[in-house]
Amino acid sequence: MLTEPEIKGIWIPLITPLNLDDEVDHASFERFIQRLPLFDIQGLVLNGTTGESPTIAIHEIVNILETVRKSIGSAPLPLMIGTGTNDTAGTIRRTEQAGLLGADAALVVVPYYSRPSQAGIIEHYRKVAEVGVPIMVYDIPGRTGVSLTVDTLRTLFEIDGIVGLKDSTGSTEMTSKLVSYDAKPILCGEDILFLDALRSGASGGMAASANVLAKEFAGIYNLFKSGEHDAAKADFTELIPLINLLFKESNPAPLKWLLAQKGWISSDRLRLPMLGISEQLQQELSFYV
Ligand SMILES: O=C(O)C1=N[C@H](C(=O)O)C[C@H](O)C1
Repeated sequence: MLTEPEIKGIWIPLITPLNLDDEVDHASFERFIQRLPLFDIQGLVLNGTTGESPTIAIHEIVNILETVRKSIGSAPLPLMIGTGTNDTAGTIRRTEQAGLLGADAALVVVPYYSRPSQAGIIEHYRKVAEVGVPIMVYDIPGRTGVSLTVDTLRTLFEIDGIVGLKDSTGSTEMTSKLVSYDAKPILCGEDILFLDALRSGASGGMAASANVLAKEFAGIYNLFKSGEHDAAKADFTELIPLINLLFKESNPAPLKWLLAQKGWISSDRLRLPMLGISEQLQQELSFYV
């Protein structure tokens, strides 16, 4: 079970490789994970946004977890599974299943689309936390359509079983405000803000770009932690053009295209309604293949 001190460093929200029949490509997945610098990172996330959680069925997660476990071998990596939906009962069921499968934590996105009140969101998390699996709150208003207030997050942090926050709010303002209180650990969930978030008090990052830049993100994190801030800035500045391209169209389409071109996965296939990237972006990204 994940503890708060483990919420730091670099967490990789894994892509889910698919084959041309739109099935999870376990062989490609295994090869991909084996090339990640597993000893430089802190943890892995399955079925996050980058793992295409909206189109991954609950029964597929069982096999995905098996593949990830097999691929990491003896690397001592905590595994977090995305279980959040916009339905409290459904989120509880998925979180229970993640717990039964032995997940160390669940990544639970703010309930999207129905635009619940702050009180409704708090009750949602209170019920999900009762399952007993450590819960990471995932706040990403650009995707969910609802913003959490500082007071809501402070209330959530008081709930037993809520262990931290993934801040994808699009600025470092929320992180800065929360760390001025007695906040739980916060991971930056907005890749381009990674270094600014560390400066604001985040304890690490959950970065889709780390699927292709794991060593670089881990290096920047280590430099920052050891006080070498200018070197961290210089290294991060070099990554900015690629990070911007990886988010120029909806994640994880650009990332999958790049990984497929590099030969790290067999195909850039995504499940509908997601489509592959435009020719224009392919041209821009081809520089990084
Ligand atoms: O899957 C994730 O976790 C992430 N998803 C965000 C998104 O796609 O909006 C980006 C972040 O890098 C991590």
